[in-house]
Amino acid sequence: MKQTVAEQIHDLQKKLTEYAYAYYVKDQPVVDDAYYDQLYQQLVALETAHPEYQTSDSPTQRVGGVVRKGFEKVVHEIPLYSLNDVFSKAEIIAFDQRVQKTLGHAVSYICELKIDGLSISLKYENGRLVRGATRGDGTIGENITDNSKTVKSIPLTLTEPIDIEVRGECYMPKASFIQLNQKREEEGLDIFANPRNAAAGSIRQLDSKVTASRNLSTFLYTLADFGPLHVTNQAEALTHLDDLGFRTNQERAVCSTIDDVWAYIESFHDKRSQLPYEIDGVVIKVNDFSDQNQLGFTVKAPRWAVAYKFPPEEAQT
Ligand SMILES: NC(=O)c1cc2c(N)ncc(C(N)=O)c2s1
Repeated sequence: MKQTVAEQIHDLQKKLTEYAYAYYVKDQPVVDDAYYDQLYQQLVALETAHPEYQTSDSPTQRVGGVVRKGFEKVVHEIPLYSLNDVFSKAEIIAFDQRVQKTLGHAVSYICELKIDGLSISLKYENGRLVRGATRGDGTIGENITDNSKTVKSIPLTLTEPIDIEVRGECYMPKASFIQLNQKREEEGLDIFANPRNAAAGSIRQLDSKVTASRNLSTFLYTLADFGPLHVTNQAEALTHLDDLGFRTNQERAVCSTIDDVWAYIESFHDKRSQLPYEIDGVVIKVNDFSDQNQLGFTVKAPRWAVAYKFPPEEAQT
């Protein structure tokens, strides 16, 4: 039976969304670029001829096209917190002592790489992306929804039709940073000092077509508003983020002792230069959420987490 136009379009949208998810979120391409591009052009032609079937979450909507005069302000109902920085094993041991003293028992920690990008917050209603925002000062950020939709690893639609808000880091891979600066140098433009600045400058572009061209990526790591999800610890929260279709960093590890935390830090101090993205340290969090709630926050930072900062990487000569 020949497919109707609507069925052809829906089928292509579904296939291309799955292929893009495999490529941009899982880093495991399932088709080659030529085949993806061929299907993509077919979908563009069909949606152009039949705009009534073009959906806002179609893969063709990732190209940007909105040019703004400025960014609206966004109030973060759940503020984005900062982290207390530590620089030595002694400070990490002191952190663990404080945690155990407050709780009266030992805890497991989860270690996550501290991505050198910029924090973003993504809000979903009924499983659809409704708002992307920069961290700003943690309470007031900028609305970057148009630009967020061009970041291929940010899902436009979740695997569940739920209301949630998640936070993470938007970053530019090292290879994309090098390519972008080479191009800018050839065009006589100023180059970016580092991938973090390049990511910030790209996600805060007034022309979303430019954002779309910058190959930004994300790692999500915080469930701010859990919505209907029942989660008891950070490791589970990250698994939920994976299941919902988000890109999370797979290098995370649950550590039952501070010695294991330190071993994780030392292992990544050596691996850091091989990673395809820049990190500036390791975030250490008490894993269990009831322990986190008992520990609470100081004025600006959680008592249940610290950021171990690596010394600045030697400039790549
Ligand atoms: N300022 C913050 O709270 C954080 C900043 C970052 C960062 N740059 N990268 C990773 C994490 C994480 N996995 O928790 C956090 S948390």
